[in-house]
Order: sequence, then C-alpha cells, then structure tokens
Amino acid sequence: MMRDDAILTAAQMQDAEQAVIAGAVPEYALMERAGAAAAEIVWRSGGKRDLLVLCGPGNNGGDGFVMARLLRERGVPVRVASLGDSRTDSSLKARAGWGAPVETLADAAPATQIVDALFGTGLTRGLDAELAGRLRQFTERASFTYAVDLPSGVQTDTGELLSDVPTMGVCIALGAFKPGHMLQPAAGRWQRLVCVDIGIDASGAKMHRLSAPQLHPPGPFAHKYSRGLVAIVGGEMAGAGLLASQAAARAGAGMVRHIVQEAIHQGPGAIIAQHAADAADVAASLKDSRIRAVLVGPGLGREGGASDRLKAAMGAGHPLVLDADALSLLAGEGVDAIPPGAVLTPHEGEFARLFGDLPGSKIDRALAAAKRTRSILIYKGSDSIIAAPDGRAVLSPASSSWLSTAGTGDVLAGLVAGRLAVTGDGFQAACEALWLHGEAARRAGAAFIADDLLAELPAAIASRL
Ligand SMILES: NC(=O)C1=CN([C@@H]2O[C@H](COP(=O)(O)OP(=O)(O)OC[C@H]3O[C@@H](n4cnc5c(N)ncnc54)[C@H](O)[C@@H]3O)[C@@H](O)[C@H]2O)[C@H](O)CC1
Ligand SMILES: [K+]
Repeated sequence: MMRDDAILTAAQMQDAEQAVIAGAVPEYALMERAGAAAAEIVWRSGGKRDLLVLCGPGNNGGDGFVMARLLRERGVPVRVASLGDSRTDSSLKARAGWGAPVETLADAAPATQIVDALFGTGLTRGLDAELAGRLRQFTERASFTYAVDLPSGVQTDTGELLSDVPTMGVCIALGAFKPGHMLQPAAGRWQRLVCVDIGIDASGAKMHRLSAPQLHPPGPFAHKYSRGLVAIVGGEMAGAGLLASQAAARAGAGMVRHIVQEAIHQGPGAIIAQHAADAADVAASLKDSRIRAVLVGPGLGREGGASDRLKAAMGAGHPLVLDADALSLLAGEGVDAIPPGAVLTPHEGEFARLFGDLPGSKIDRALAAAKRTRSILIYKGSDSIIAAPDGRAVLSPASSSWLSTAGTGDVLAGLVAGRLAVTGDGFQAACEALWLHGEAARRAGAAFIADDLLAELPAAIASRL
C-alpha cells in the first residue's frame, strides 16, 4: 500500500484519506492509526520520560490526544495542553478517549518530552506571536521534541515558515511525505524525518522523494562505444569542462570527448581532448552517430563564439544536457530555442533568468518550466527538484551544505551526461546523477572541493550495484 517515498500535497492527502474512508474505514480509525504510529516513535525514543502533548483544535490535535492516551497506557507520565476546544468530530472523540484533565498552554509547565500536535496540513496562517513563542519555550526546555505530521507553522505545500518554527527532534510524517518535508526553509527544521504508514494508498503519487538508484555494471560484452560516448562542448574555461568530463566518465560513459577551444591537452589521459576552434569545428566533431549525450555549458563562457558553439551543440541532434553558461545564453535568446527533451540544470539565479517570476511553490515552478520547454529540469539548490513535462517530480532531501562551492555544478552536469549516455532516459539520468552527487558529497564529508567528489564517485556507485 504505502510507497515510502511518495509525496502528497495537502489536497492530495485529503483525497487519499477520503478514498480510504469510502472503503469503509472511518476517519477516526485513521486517526487512531496515526496516533498509534506516532506514539510508537515517541515510546522508542523517549521511553517513560515525562511528556507534554500540545493539541490544536483540529485533527492534528486529535492525533495528539490519541498519542497521549496510548502512551499513558504504557506508563508514561503524560499531560495534555490544548489551545481550547476540539472542533472536529474525530478530535472530539480522541479527546473523550483521553478522558483526563486538559491544561491551557499558558499554564502548562514544561516537560522533558514535547509533542507538537497543534496544526498539521490544515494550517491556514502563521501561529500568533504568543502561541509561537510558547511553542518555542516548551521546545527549548525539552530534551525530546516531536512534530506530528509537520511542525506547526510550516506551510504543507510550499515549505514556507508562516511563523517562527523551532527546530524539532523528530518530524513524524503521517501516511506520506508532504512537499513541506522536502522544501526549504522547512526542510531544515528537524533532526530526523520519518514517515509512518496509516493505510493511505499513495501509489498514484506523481511526486516522490529521491531514492537510491539501482545501478548495473557494464555487461560482459561491453566496449567503450556500447557503454556510451559523451561529448562535452567546452569553451573559454577548460577546468569546468574537465570536471564535467571526469564526472561523465566515472558515471559510466565508455568514452568522453572534451571539445576544447584551445589546443592544450589538460587533465587525465582517460579524457580525450578534441580541438574545435569555432562553431563549425564543433559541429564537425559532433557528427558521430556513436555519441549518446552532449553536454554544453560548463566552462563555455558567454563571450566570443560561445553562442555559436552552443547553437552547434543544440543543432547536432544528440540527447542534450544544458548547464551553466548555456542556460545564461539561452536566457537572452529565449527558452523556445531549447530543443525538446533536453535536460536543464539551472540553479535559482539561472532559473529566474530563464523563466522569470513564475507563481507557486518551487515544485509548481519547476513543473511549469519543464512543461514550457518540454525538457527535464533539475532545479538545483539545497532542495533540488527534478521535474518532467508529464508532471512527474522527484524531490531531494537536503544535501550537504558543503556542496555550495565552485565546480560542484559542473560535476553534477557531467554525471547527468554520463548517466544519460548509459540509460538513454533523461528523467532517470537526472535522478541517478542527483543521488550520486549527494552521496559523493556525503562521503566526502566536510570542506571538500569539487574534485574530491570525483574521487568519491566510485564508492558511491559501488554502493548501488
Ligand atoms: N489526512 C489524513 O489522512 C489524516 C490526517 N490526520 C491529521 O489531521 C491533520 C489535518 O487536520 P485538520 O483538522 O484538517 O487541520 P489541522 O489540525 O492542521 O488544523 C485545524 C484547524 O485549525 C485552524 N487553524 C489553521 N491555522 C491556524 C492558526 N495559525 N491559528 C489558529 N487556528 C488555525 C483551521 O481552522 C484548521 O482547520 C493532519 O495534519 C494529520 O495530523 C488524521 O488524524 C489521520 C488521517
Ligand atoms: K504539528
């Protein structure tokens, strides 16, 4: 039933919930499941330490009342403080099940463990300053803190913080992840994120969390061309192209040609440098039916013949990855010039230059841009999103902040080109590349430079064979 990587918006979650209810499971039974699953996590983390459950007026609060009852039954000293009356049928039932005194938030004393069951997917506005302040006080004085579904104050579908949100220990997503679990700034507001099964069917979800790919070693009869030839069209700055070339080679391409503007051979011998002084030379170099992916952008530059080199790359008819300077040049020329089916890897600034000020969440913007260009997008950032024109989206949980250093984007673009040459599928290539990039960063630890990611790639790949 539950796909543990599904992401549902608040509205999709409500639909999924209604489908379960239509299948003769009452809403209150779902609340019991949610409360039981969340209580289990509290029990395993905090055992019999004293606990204060903060309950809101809706079903998030109802989950809190169920948790309170179940943990009390296990011998945990539990108190409940509420915002006032419970306002939904199910939360009234859960409150009746608790059946013990309920304190006010103003009067309740702090506790070693705090459960935030104030608001979940029903949050419509930020918490008022007094309530947000009280939540922060309780959280700062506690050693164990848990948010039920989402920390109160997080906008479910956008990850915006509508009011001050303290960092929680564990965020317990109910039934499926929500966009707010993946998108910044919300995604940094807990130390651990878990998703518990409550019997919601999320198998139709179009959004998923980035998961570890299944990779395969080359087959017994593989040779360099059968594994995929990648061409990287460089320009002014050979270093960026070299980082991308090595990433493409390590990602599985059988051969990488780095098409350079200056006839100087740089970098490891495994990368073949091919001199192409102008766009006509680039076009000639790309007339090779064995090429499975062309990457253009890293080190391309924007001056001189860069625009013509880009056009030669786009006109060659090979599967295409567009990054960095290629995206900046295209921002000037208009996105209609982008061949459908390309993979684009813009960061925030490049995205804004290409697509302007699109409305909605980062997911909405990524999907709109993918549809507009009929391309696969990796909309980069600490909450990278992969979007396809058919509405599929994959969201990456926060990756290492050490990735915010020069050259890491070139490595990612090279990885995409390499995986595209291997798989022939832009969306799959984007997912595999983004995962490998994050995993290489995780393995590289702290204070790494982009070159270090290349060194970590073999181990990252080996871990998925
Ligand atoms: N969807 C499911 O499958 C299940 C969800 N469960 C839990 O229910 C909540 C969502 O419950 P809901 O009653 O719709 O909303 P909330 O409890 O999040 O909010 C209640 C209510 O509060 C009002 N409100 C909103 N923002 C504020 C604010 N800033 N200040 C004051 N009041 C506010 C508004 O009227 C809301 O309607 C979900 O997250 C799960 O925890 C089920 O228990 C299991 C199945
Ligand atoms: K909550």
